[in-house]
Amino acid sequence: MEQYVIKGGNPLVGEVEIGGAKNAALAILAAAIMTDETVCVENLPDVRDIHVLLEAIEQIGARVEKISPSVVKINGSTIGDVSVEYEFIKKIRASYYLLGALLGKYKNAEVPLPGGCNIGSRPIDQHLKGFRAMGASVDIMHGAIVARAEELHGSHIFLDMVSVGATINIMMAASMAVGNTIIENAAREPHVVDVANFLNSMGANIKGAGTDVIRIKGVDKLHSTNYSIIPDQIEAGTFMFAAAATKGDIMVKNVIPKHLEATTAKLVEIGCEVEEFDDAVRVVASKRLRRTHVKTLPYPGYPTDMQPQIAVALSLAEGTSIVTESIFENRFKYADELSRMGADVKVEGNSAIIDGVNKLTGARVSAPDLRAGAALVIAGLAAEGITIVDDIVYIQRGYEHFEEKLRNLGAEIEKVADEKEIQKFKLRVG
Ligand SMILES: CC(=O)N[C@H]1[C@@H](OP(=O)(O)OP(=O)(O)OC[C@H]2O[C@@H](n3ccc(=O)[nH]c3=O)[C@H](O)[C@@H]2O)O[C@H](CO)[C@@H](O)[C@@H]1O
Ligand SMILES: C=C(OP(=O)(O)O)C(=O)O
Repeated sequence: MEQYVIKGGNPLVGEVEIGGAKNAALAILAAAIMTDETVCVENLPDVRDIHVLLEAIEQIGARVEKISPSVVKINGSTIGDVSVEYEFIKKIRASYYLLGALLGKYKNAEVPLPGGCNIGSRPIDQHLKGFRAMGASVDIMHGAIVARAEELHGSHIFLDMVSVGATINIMMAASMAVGNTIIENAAREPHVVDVANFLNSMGANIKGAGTDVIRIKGVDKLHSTNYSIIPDQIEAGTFMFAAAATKGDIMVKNVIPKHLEATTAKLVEIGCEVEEFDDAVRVVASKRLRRTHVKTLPYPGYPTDMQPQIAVALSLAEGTSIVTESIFENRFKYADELSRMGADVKVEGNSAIIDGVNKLTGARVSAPDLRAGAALVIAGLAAEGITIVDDIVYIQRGYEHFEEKLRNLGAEIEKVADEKEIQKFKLRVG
């Protein structure tokens, strides 16, 4: 099992180039099979979740041609099987997008219940409610969702809660339904807009993405496209908080600053300087961070996927901060790990109460999920001494070349495979 070993204490300084948005890319790759023509997707992040989804797409018979680590061509004309194997699906959450894509195109799909990070119970009732409203029969059989329809027809769907996954899945199926669909209380995340733009570039007719009412006019056929995915606002935000926690100065390049506004606002509140450019943001942290409160919310609120990262910065801030998680019920699993590094974090219900300490000290910790894992790496970079982060397979789900990008900013971090390599690292860094 691979681990990260980190010698903390260096302010991170320099430039980092952000990759494509994982959570947009996963939906877009699934949607790419909805035409029989060849689709070219660019600016893909080189991360494990993408590799797993591409394997699943190949397994159902589509042709996948990797042009480079960030560019792929997909042709869905050879799909012979609408049932996806559990082997691929258990590893990722976004496998559920194959349901909307296959149901939209073939009116027939069989996809095992999804995996992904264990950050809450994560039901998908709203996805299924949407498919049923469009005329599909949906059953759970032997651990898989089986959805079939004679014909999918447009419908007026009210989501009970703001769900990124349900909004995108319904949007995909409705793109090839007969008639008009309206999704009310839709998610407004940038990746919802990106998927709508992608589908529209294939000939779909979707209006209103980015607002809470999305209108979709079904079309008979979708066609080929060439599409470049938006930058990953969560990867960008993670580096922004790495600058804050290590008292660094990082130019985060290839971003859409508008997508980062909630993160930027919090960084300014806690005492960082943030300078915005057309496609970059610079974060400078020169003094002790200040306390704040933060509550996760659907976009444009503060993202739940950035919650552990701000908590690490606040664990080093002056005063008491409260971090409230309102989307997922199990997203504080990093708290005990962070406490092992000297942080003062108490979890009460859906809030973490953080009393800032003067310093963190390196320890052996374990990544409980993707974003919490990245946050523990930031903690290690800010801490005095050596930190070992176990279970980095979670981090590899969503951060491309994480250790290389951090090393370019002056971090002392290495990916190691065993104790011998940890000892070697310790000898080298002294
Ligand atoms: C692959 C992907 O893109 N994952 C992201 C996606 O997850 P995901 O699409 O799973 O998250 P949702 O936006 O759907 O979930 C929001 C809330 O709604 C609840 N809910 C959702 C659907 C449903 O049918 N029933 C239901 O009760 C969830 O349990 C959660 O409490 O959006 C989350 C919220 O921004 C992010 O943290 C994840 O990184
Ligand atoms: C929770 C995440 O991913 P997933 O929904 O795929 O588990 C994430 O990207 O932070």
